[in-house]
Amino acid sequence: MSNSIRILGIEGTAWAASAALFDAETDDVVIETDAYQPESGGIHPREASEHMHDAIPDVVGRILEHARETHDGPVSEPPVDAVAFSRGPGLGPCLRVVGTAARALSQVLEVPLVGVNHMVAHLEIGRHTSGFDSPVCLNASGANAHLLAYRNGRYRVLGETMDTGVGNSIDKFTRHVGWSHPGGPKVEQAAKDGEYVDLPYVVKGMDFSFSGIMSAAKQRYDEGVPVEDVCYSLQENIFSMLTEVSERALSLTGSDELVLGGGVGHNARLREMLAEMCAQRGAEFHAPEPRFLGDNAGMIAVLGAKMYAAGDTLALEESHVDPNFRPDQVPVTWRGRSERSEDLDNASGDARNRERAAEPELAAGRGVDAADDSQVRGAEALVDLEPTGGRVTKRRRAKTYRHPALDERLRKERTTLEARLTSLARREGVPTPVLSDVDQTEARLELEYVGERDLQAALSSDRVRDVGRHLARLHQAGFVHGDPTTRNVRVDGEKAYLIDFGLGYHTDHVEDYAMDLHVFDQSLVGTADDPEPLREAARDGYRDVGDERVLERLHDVEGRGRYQSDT
Ligand SMILES: C[C@@H](O)[C@H](NC(=O)OP(=O)(O)OC[C@H]1O[C@@H](n2cnc3c(N)ncnc32)[C@H](O)[C@@H]1O)C(=O)O
Ligand SMILES: Nc1ncnc2c1ncn2[C@@H]1O[C@H](COP(=O)(O)OP(=O)(O)OP(=O)(O)O)[C@@H](O)[C@H]1O
Ligand SMILES: [Fe+2]
Repeated sequence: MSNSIRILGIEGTAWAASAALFDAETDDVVIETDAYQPESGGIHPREASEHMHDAIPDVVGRILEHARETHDGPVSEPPVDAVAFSRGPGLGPCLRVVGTAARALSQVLEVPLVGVNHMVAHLEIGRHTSGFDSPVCLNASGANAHLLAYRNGRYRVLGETMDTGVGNSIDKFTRHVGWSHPGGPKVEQAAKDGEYVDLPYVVKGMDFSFSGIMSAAKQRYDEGVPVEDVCYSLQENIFSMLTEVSERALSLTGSDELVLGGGVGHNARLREMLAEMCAQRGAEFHAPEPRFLGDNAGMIAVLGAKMYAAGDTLALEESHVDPNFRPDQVPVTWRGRSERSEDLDNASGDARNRERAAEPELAAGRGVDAADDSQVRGAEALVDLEPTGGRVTKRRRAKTYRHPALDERLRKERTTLEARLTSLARREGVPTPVLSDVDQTEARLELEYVGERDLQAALSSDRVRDVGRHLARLHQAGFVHGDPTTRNVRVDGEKAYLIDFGLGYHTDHVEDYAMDLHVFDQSLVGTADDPEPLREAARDGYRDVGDERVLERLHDVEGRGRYQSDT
């Protein structure tokens, strides 16, 4: 990026009417923000857009004045090189105000317009301030919650909320108890005096859901459980869920860098958990300084500068806003060739997670060699492999980032479920390892060693089709695998074994079956260079055995823009 670039950024997707100047030469970011504060309840889209209408001209005016004062060139030249604005996702009425302001300004100044995806900006600001090359990003914001990682020219959504965003979920709880918006900081404060009470915990592969835990939290409060205990436990469970899926994403992609973005990133407990998880697996963690976490125009200006330098500007007639703009829709034009060649690589990731990672054949992605004894660290467990003895010992070790009571509950539950569902699946004709021992209190399983390598290191349409059939068989028998990724399938010639049933459960809901298939689909997208034929093969396999309605629902799940307004 040329060092002399100066960009004026505008943000206004929901509550923050914000403008910023980014100067690439000095790396200075100056931000002016005027926050919308609802008088009661949550964010009202109409009120919020009225706020944008009133406040955007002011904040932009102040930044423009600052840009003029600090401009070196002749007065006849524009004081910035381009105007960048948030195109979405966000509330339609707010986005339209911002879009109109940005277009007008670019015309008056006679500089190009840059259209920024707000979620990608939450990620890129962390990459910018950390200097990390290819991190996994956890976006923990109000209206969203998802995990992103770069692969082949796009930010892929590895996992996301299946219902509301994380901040909005917390804000709904605080509305229920009568606290003013935004609720997140108040929950953090109250949690300091709380004790742990049991609440639901829902992760599905790298996806997660907040609706169950939120209704349970409201119910506990209504039953008279002290509000500080509910707040404390809400934080413990929700943030453990986010930390767990982040660890799974690091494990799956092989990345050893994690960045945090979004307003909930202000929360010290969330940051503490993520830092501890990363430290334990030898990964680096970065949270940008507070002013870059919640919505702000600084992140829009910084990404705007990268896009501008790459020639990624917008013609006026193409500059419409998009309330459902997903991060994976954005062609990533600003990451140079050298960065692209260091794409997240499934093979090297696999290798990094193995404690004998120095061996060159692993770096080449051969997976676990049948002739070798070794230890593998998955996202959850430590697995001792004895291929010669035909045996595997899997231990779910304590995760110190989560509350001991929750940790013990999850490890026990998952060990029991893994034992039960592994056997049930085999009875349904799905190849799985034979179980030889279970120790619930130690959270330890002894299983048969199966396959020659992970599917991730040996992707083929035939094998993936087989996995599609296997999943359909489980669903027909009334349960889901829960985490069917390319690393939880072992292959041997053309035979595919399913392993790691710890996140499985019994269910007769089409939605759950579709989600199971969706998790597999996402892992294909996240790990294969050319995922399309494989995705097709998975569906074909499922169709051979399973219920067409599940595939129809999968289509809905995929098409669902998960941005939900707060009203
Ligand atoms: C699309 C865009 O408009 C949206 N923006 C957004 O949601 O604002 P953001 O600034 O990223 O996050 C606000 C949320 O962040 C929560 N929050 C702020 N401080 C918090 C804290 N200390 N602990 C927990 N939550 C906190 C608030 O309660 C609120 O729900 C988004 O990025 O999803
Ligand atoms: N029965 C088995 N036979 C052969 N290899 C196995 C077996 N069980 C596990 N492995 C190997 O160990 C790795 C980790 O195992 P597993 O997925 O059960 O652990 P985990 O911690 O739950 O992992 P994650 O949550 O990352 O999927 C697998 O990807 C596979 O390579
Ligand atoms: Fe945001």
